[in-house]
Amino acid sequence: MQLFVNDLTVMDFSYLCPERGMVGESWIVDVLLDGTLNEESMIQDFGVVKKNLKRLIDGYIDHKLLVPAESEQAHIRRDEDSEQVEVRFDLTNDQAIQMYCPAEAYAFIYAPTITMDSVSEYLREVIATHLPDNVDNLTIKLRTEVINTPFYHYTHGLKKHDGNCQRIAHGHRSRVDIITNGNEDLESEAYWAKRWEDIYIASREDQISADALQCQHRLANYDDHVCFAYEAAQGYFEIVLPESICEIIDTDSTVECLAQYIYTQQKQRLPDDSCCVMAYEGVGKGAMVGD
Ligand SMILES: Nc1nc2c(c(=O)[nH]1)N=C([C@H](O)[C@H](O)COP(=O)(O)OP(=O)(O)OP(=O)(O)O)CN2
Repeated sequence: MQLFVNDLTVMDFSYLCPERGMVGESWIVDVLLDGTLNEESMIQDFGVVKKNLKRLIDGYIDHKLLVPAESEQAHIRRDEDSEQVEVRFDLTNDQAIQMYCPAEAYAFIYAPTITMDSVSEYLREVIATHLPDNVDNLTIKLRTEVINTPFYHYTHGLKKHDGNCQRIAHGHRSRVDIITNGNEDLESEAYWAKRWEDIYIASREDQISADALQCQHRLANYDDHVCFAYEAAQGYFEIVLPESICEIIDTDSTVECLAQYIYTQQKQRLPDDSCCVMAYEGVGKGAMVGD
């Protein structure tokens, strides 16, 4: 017999890809448990399934950077005297992404690439030991939200957040709704989807020079790269990326700030028109600003 729970949780994370760089994602999780009935005549109480599996899935993936640990592009070094981990990931265009962060900011997936298959297999393996004896098998199905309008993938970190959003590289796959003069503005939505296709959104106040980096191994050169760092409650976070995949803004990157940023830029693009922006942060939530 099988028990299913759809929409168990949404995993908001980013992953490293040789071609796309850093990709923000929001994957919806459905689960299927194979088992026999327990003394309550259940495979497992839905309340327990939802609470436990969501906690485990969130703990292993949510708000982390997923590194394909078997990729030739990934170079991983752990500090011997601290919990910091350094990751350099070589991109196909001879540029690189470099991070120096607390270990808990990463999930190392032992696969050559990050795909729904490699992530669901990873989750199945790590969660298997937490299942009750009457459950024989767990299937984790991952899917993206169906969005019929333009959307983007972004990565960011919220250093002031007291939860896991402080991690410098977690992300979202997000739709953006733009209403111009009372009508859906597909052209503007497509403009933002293109501009933020696979973007890292950084705050200007976090920018540092390459000389100030704390990671031990240096790139051959930092031309065309930008560096950001901050200290947050979970520790010290540092990231280096090609400038071409960054948008540097003057504020934090909460979804409220991003809605305001898009709105302000839209007023410059279309000064004579009324405008309303609904910026999403992953699935089903976001911020709205308009006139
Ligand atoms: N008002 C706001 N609240 C939060 C923002 C924000 O921009 N404005 N941002 C975040 C984080 O960036 C985070 O990535 C959001 O993740 P979310 O999945 O919603 O947070 P949780 O994991 O706590 O929620 P789940 O229901 O477990 O998915 C946080 N808040």
